Amino acid sequence: MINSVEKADVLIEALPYMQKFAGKTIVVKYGGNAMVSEELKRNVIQDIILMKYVGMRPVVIHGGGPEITAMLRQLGKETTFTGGLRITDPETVSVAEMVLVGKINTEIVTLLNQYGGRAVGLNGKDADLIVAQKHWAKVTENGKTKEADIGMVGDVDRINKGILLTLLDQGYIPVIAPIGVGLKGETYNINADSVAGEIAGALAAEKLLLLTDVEGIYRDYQDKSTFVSTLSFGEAQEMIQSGSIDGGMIPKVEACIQALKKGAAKTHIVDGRQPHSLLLEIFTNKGIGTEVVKE
Ligand SMILES: Nc1ncnc2c1ncn2[C@@H]1O[C@H](COP(=O)(O)OP(=O)(O)O)[C@@H](O)[C@H]1O
Ligand SMILES: CC(=O)N[C@@H](CCC(=O)OP(=O)(O)O)C(=O)O
Repeated sequence: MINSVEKADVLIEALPYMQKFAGKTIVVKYGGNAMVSEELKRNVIQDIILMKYVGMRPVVIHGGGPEITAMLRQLGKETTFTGGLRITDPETVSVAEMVLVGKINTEIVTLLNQYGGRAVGLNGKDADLIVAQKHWAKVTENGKTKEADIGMVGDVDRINKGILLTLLDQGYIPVIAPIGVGLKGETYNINADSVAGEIAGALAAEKLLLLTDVEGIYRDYQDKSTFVSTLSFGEAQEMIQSGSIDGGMIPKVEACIQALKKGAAKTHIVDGRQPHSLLLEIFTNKGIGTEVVKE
């Protein structure tokens, strides 16, 4: 048990970070496995509310890959990923929209509001927030790389940040589902990490925090002693090419790179299985997870 002096020390350790981040935009990507446990979900919600009450401007982007997969399975449909992205036929995009917008977004909004936030749910169609275009996947066969059609998967073309700034200025917490809209009104399924990266860049966020189900990045995913606390663009790109960063970690690292290129100040990949990992990253001297940096 920690005594009262130690408790006060913990608060005092947080003071410089509260001062540093007051008024700053913090983009949190919440998804995957940190979303599956009810207790972890409550922890994440409390952390976001605390950030808000000490004066930060949190923006939440959520995923929900495991829930989309579960719903597709209930409907008797198997699903496949390539390079961390779900191959998305027309039926899959409707299920993704239904689960992300209709279920997960409203759940997160309700929870945040129960804990005292003023959260507003959005998806890319609201005020044309996320304008998208078709994504062409790159696949390598026999040493040759070619483009592959993976259906209604989108790349972010443009973020119309006006609606976010309006909400943030009025004290609301925007909660965004990663569904994009095409120029002809078509629906795109976009990886939530990519959306978070683009939004963090567009808002010139102070931090992008991507929650995941590992401690951070490993040089060799099989060997936990190879944990990397800071990773540069160059190293990240090499590791993607060599295959040592693989699967769902690829869009996360690419999201960090994109956010930094477009104007975000700092990007971190953080373990969402650890209770209150968001607070530990923001408010303590040590920080946790892997930071992706330009140099
Ligand atoms: N070099 C690496 N370091 C850490 N994790 C990696 C690495 N390469 C691939 N991964 C995988 O990426 C996964 C995280 O991506 P994903 O499952 O999409 O996360 P989430 O569901 O939390 O959004 C990890 O569980 C791990 O299996
Ligand atoms: C194109 C693509 O892969 N879209 C994702 C969108 C949800 C997501 O990214 O959820 P997580 O963050 O929980 O993985 C999907 O269909 O699963």
